[in-house]
Amino acid sequence: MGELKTVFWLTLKEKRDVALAIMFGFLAGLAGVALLGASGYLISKAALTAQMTTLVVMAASLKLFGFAAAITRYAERLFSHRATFTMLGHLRGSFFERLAPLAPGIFQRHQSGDLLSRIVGDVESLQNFLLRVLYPPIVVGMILVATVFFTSFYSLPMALIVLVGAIFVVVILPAFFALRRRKKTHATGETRGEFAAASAEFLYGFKDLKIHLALDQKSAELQESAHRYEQAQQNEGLEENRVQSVNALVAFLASFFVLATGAYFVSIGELSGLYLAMLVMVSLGAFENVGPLAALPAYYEESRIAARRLDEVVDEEPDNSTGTMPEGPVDIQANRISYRYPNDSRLSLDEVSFQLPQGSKTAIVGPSGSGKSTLLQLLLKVAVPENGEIRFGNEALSGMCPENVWERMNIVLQENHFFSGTIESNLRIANEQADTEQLHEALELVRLGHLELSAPVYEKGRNLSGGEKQRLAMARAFLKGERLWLLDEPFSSVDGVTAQSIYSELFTRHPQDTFVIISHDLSGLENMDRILVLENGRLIEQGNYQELMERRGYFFGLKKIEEQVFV
Ligand SMILES: Nc1ncnc2c1ncn2[C@@H]1O[C@H](COP(=O)(O)OP(=O)(O)OP(=O)(O)O)[C@@H](O)[C@H]1O
Repeated sequence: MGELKTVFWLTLKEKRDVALAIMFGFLAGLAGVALLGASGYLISKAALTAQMTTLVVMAASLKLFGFAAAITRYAERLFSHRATFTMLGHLRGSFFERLAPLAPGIFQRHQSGDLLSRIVGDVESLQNFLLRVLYPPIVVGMILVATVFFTSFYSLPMALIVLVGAIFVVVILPAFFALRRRKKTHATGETRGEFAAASAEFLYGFKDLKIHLALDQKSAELQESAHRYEQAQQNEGLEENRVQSVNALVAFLASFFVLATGAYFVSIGELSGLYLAMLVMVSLGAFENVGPLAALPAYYEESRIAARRLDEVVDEEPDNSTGTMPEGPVDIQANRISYRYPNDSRLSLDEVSFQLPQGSKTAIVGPSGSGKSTLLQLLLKVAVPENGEIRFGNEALSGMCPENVWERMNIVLQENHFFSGTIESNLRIANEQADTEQLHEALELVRLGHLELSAPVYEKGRNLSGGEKQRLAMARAFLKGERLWLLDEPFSSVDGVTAQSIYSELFTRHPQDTFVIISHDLSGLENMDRILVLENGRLIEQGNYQELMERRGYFFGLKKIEEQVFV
């Protein structure tokens, strides 16, 4: 039940609707029992005495009970569903509130398909918590207690039989089947998550799979995962049928023993035969309500697992730091920072230290996998160093609010997202207030002045070339207008001449701004104030171009190789 604590309290926020649903559910069940009991009494009365007035009154009350059962059942559905959907609203709200601060690092821990399945599927399956787990046993329990109470006026042994049957269907059987279900390895929610993750991977990688002729293998894996999901659903259905059959059997046995005991007492003259049919019908009517309990064990387990899966997504403590980044083009210091990715044994950054003065232009270079992007993630506070400290100006990054850090930087990442819309709508993401002139200026800067602001952009920028997308991302960074630039290979798909001319215009326009640029390309570094050279997560050299070439170390070697390759 621990996992369901949050859902339980969110449901109780709607206590008025929950209480009304329970009350009307109870009245609806009671009206149904009364309907059957009255019909049993009417039959006996008609058979044993033929008093017209009693028969008319009984027939009228039958109609009344039928009508009351329909109305109260409607009210029960109305309040229980209203409480459920309001609770789902609260749940989504509180889940997203906890998820949003974790967003940049979330894909480190979860596959996108699985995440989507948790956010949509698991939240949806929690709608069953109130409707099928929480209140049905309360309502059924209340109806059965009322039935026991009513029966006890006529015969205590018969009341005792109903009580034993009630304990079985409300307590013992649901608990037994819930425990049995917990032992099953694959819950539907989990297999649904696996299937969603496999489907998302298949769709994302479809082109690559086709090119590498590996579609059949992946498709077989996907089908296998779909089969597991189907199997889990089927097992769930079978289990529900099983519980339903056992419940019906217990209900039938209880009513049968009520009849047998009643018949015995009538035969020895301790119970009037007039009441026998009524008591049997009352028992049948009461146990008729146990139907919804058949699904309880399955829904209880499903809700428990769904709540646990949602908690797993947001169990990380969000960064609640409140410090702010100093304004302007601050200097950046890193003091022996180390970083290891979760579940990775080796360090991706190992005791890296540097100091970048305010207004400096720095390039970070090094072979692929040397830790350049990781360093940028630490500077962005998307990841937090295992050891060491990063400072912007006099402030430690560890105490700063991440949103404030991103707000104060012009950022271009290796991969940038473009939304279905226009060039203008995609630029405005960076600066909602920018006027048309500023938008044109940004496009001119990145040599995309020929593009119309109203030109369409397809989902993920599919109608733009790789270089155009990178330049649009740079235009966004420019529009942001901050004084600190963090750029991760912003022009890896842009020709060298265009890239250099954009950089040189940027540096001329913003001589006071601090730039940190990750680059694979070793050309054009003569203009940089400082070059940091990384290898295997260690900072092995730093200095300006001249200094590094004179040192004839690692950077010099890389430069020579590059020259030999391109000559
Ligand atoms: N999400 C991750 N989880 C685990 N390890 C990772 C993750 N991202 C990167 N790494 C590892 O960390 C090391 C540094 O990666 P990083 O992306 O920082 O290198 P890089 O220098 O930017 O490479 P490239 O120039 O190819 O982009 C690599 O060995 C890489 O395998």
